Formats: sequence, structure tokens, C-alpha cells
Amino acid sequence: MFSIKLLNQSVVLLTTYEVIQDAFTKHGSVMSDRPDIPLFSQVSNRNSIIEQNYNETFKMHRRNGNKIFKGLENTKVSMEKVTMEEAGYLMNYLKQYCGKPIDIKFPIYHATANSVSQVALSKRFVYNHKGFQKIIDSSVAMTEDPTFGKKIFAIIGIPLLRHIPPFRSANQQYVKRTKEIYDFIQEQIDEHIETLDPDNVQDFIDIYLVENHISKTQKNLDFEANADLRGFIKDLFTAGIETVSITINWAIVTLLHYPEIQAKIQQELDSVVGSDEKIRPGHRKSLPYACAFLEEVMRYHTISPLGAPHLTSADVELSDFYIPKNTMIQAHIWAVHHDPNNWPGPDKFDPLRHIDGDGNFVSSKKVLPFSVGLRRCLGENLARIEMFLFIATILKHFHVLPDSGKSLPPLHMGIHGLFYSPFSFEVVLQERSSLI
Ligand code: HEM
Repeated sequence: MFSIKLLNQSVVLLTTYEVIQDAFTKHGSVMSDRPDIPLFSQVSNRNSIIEQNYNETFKMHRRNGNKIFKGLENTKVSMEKVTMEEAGYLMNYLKQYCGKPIDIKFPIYHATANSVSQVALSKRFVYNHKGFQKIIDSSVAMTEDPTFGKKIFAIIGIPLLRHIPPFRSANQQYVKRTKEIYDFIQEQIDEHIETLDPDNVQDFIDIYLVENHISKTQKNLDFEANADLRGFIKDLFTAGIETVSITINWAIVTLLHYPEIQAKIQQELDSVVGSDEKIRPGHRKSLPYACAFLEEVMRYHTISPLGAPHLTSADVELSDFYIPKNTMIQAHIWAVHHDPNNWPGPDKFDPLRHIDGDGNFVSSKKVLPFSVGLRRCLGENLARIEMFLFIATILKHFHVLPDSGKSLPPLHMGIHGLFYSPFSFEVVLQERSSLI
């Protein structure tokens, strides 16, 4: 653990699993506020679950969120159903590009965005839908445009920069794009209120409306509840599209570097999943090597190296160190994922680390891409299902090959923005002959 000073803000970096666990779980009630980040709050007014402090309102929203995610299992947009359906669409889309170089990132963005959209709004959009493309572009702009991303990153660190060129225009662009997302979501909420049938709830918004005792006759959500719902859905889009897509992209880059790992996952898939059978989340327990591969991808390419910032709401003592109120706390997830005490030879990519002597997949507490404790990622379940289904479906149907004549995208280097993502690359998909 060590601390630094960023302008007037003290920041403590937690660098071991034990201390992160202690801070966010045992001392979670005083180490789970969020710092106010003016870049975000100028649009959101902190009416978003990610940005809220750990107070009674937040706790209620978080409980609501968990309950709604559970409630979805009884609707036609259960995570399992929507991701399986989307995996089918993704495969059909990719089939059209077999044999040609393709930037796979874009269909992946659409597949992950549709999964969130189905869960939240029970709507999916075709991959070239202009309106939805705009929402995706706005949700992933910081990753897709590294120059923009770097300026935004600088504004997050030094908020005053947002008033000074050239950062001012990046700030304006951020505000414009985020407002587009909010407008899109507001339209969806209004439409849902219009068509709400409490006896036949369709999705996250419907369940939220029913939980808040909204009926068609009553019509309007009060201002606060509306802002909360809009912020919640905005978080699902902004936290749920980029993170899952980037992890899948890293998985693809890794498969290009290790064809033998790709072949091993395909062998496992062939022996477990029948040729006409669709891959289901339930197959995970019979596919230990595929699960170990994804776990190793999340360890090796830690996409959120410092997690999301926390803030102390009171003075606290942690591992014999005194940390005052209003200190920013960052979990150094990358350090835990690359600590040689946890992972011998941490710079080697090796899925077998996550397989026990009997060939079973063992998930380790020390792989913590979703963080731990009271602010742990709310979308972990959805993210894990998507990553598994999309990668397994791609590998069941295609060989993922490098674009010949071009060098492979680097495995050890990427773009450091809000998330750590691979450089742009193209792949060539070849339909697996055994399945034709
Ligand atoms: C590989 C994919 C993902 C990764 C690595 C990831 C990682 C994280 C991390 C590190 C945090 C911060 C935890 C903390 O403050 O300690 C977080 C929070 C959050 N994530 Fe994710 N996430 C992923 C996917 C998703 C998805 C798919 C959704 C929803 C559709 C989602 C929704 C959220 C929300 C709402 C929060 C805020 C929780 C809170 O503030 O209490 N995430 N995520």
C-alpha cells in the first residue's frame, strides 16, 4: 500500500489482494463512497449508481438492481436467453465476412450493446442500425478515439482543464455524447410507461416501474425516480458495452498469438457440444479449459488496472495505517494480477493455472477484474455469460486467423485510456470445415 498526492487530493493505492479485500469488505462501509468527478457529474448530477456515495439511497438502488437482475430470469429477456440469441446473430453476421479481413470489434460492440439493450429495454437492433450505432459510438468514444480518451482522462485527473483549450472541446464533446445517451434512454422510459402492463413485465425498466408503483394510469414517475432510473440504465450501457467488448477483443488477440490454445478450446467444444447444439451458459461446467482461458485473459490483460475510485467517508485504520476521511482509494488490480506471490511467472499467459489436478476449472479469489466488496461490479454475471457465449460460439464455428502479411497486434502493449484495450487489428475468420 502506498499513497500519493494529486494536486490537493490524497490517493492511497492498495496493492495486495488481502488489503483490498480488507478495505472494501471489512471496512467497506467507510471506504465505499465515490469522489465527485466533475466531468461526469456536470451531466449526471451524480444520479447514477456508479457515481453515488455509499448512502441509504445508494443501498436501496443497489438492492433494487440486484433484485431486478434476478427478476429478469422470469421474463423473456433473461440473461441466458438474450445472450444465446445474440450469439446466433453474431455468428450469422460474421459468416458473411469469412475469408476476408474484418475488424471484429464492431460486431462485438453490437453484440454486447444488444445484450444490455435487451435486458434493459427488451429491444435489439440490427448491426447497421444508424440510431443505435450512435449510442454505441457515444458509449465507447473514449476507447475508440485515443486522443479524445487521453484528454478525457486528463480532465478526470485535473477537473479545471475542462475549461481550457484543447480540453474544453473534448469536454463539450463528452457532454454532447452523454446527453445523446440520456435522451435515447428517456425516450425508452416514456415509451415503457405508456405500454406498461404490471402483470406482464418485460425488462429492467418495467420491473423498476412496477417496484416504484407506477401504473399506466398514474403515468409519470416523480422527477427523482425518473432521474435515478435514467442514470441506472445509462450506467448499464456505459459500464456494460466497452468492458465486455474490450475483454473479448483481448481474448481474440491472445488466440491469434496462441493457435495451440485456440485448437485446445475447439477440441473441448467439439467433444462437449453437439454439432447442431447451441452453446448455453450451462455448458461452462463441462468446458473447464475454455473457462480457464477466459479467467487467464481477465488476469493477464487487466482492462481496469485501478478499478473505479473509492473515497473514505470517515477516518479509518487499515493494516496499521491511518487513512483520513475524504481520501481517494484505488485498488491496484493489475498489481494483484501480476504479483509473483500469487502467480508464478506472472508474465506468462497460461490457462492451466486455473485448472486443478483433476482437470476442473478453479476460479481464484485473486482474479478480481470486477473488484470486491460493497461496490463490486453489478453486471458481473451478465459479463461472464456474454464473454463465454460469444467467444465459445466464435470458436465453435470459425478458426480465428491473423490477416496474412500483417504483423500480429501486440499482446503486451495496448491503449491506456479509461480502460486498457488492444490496438486496432483485423482477423480472418475461416469456417471450420468439420461443421460445413
Ligand atoms: C468484463 C466486464 C466488466 C468488468 C471488468 C467490470 C469491472 C467493474 C469494476 C472494476 C467496477 C468498480 C468496482 C468498485 O468500485 O470497486 C464496476 C462497477 C460497475 N459495473 Fe462493471 N465490469 C464489467 C461489466 C459490466 C456490465 C456488463 C455491467 C452492466 C450491464 C456493469 C455494470 C457495473 C455497474 C452498475 C457498476 C457500479 C457498481 C457500484 O458503483 O456499486 N459492469 N465494474
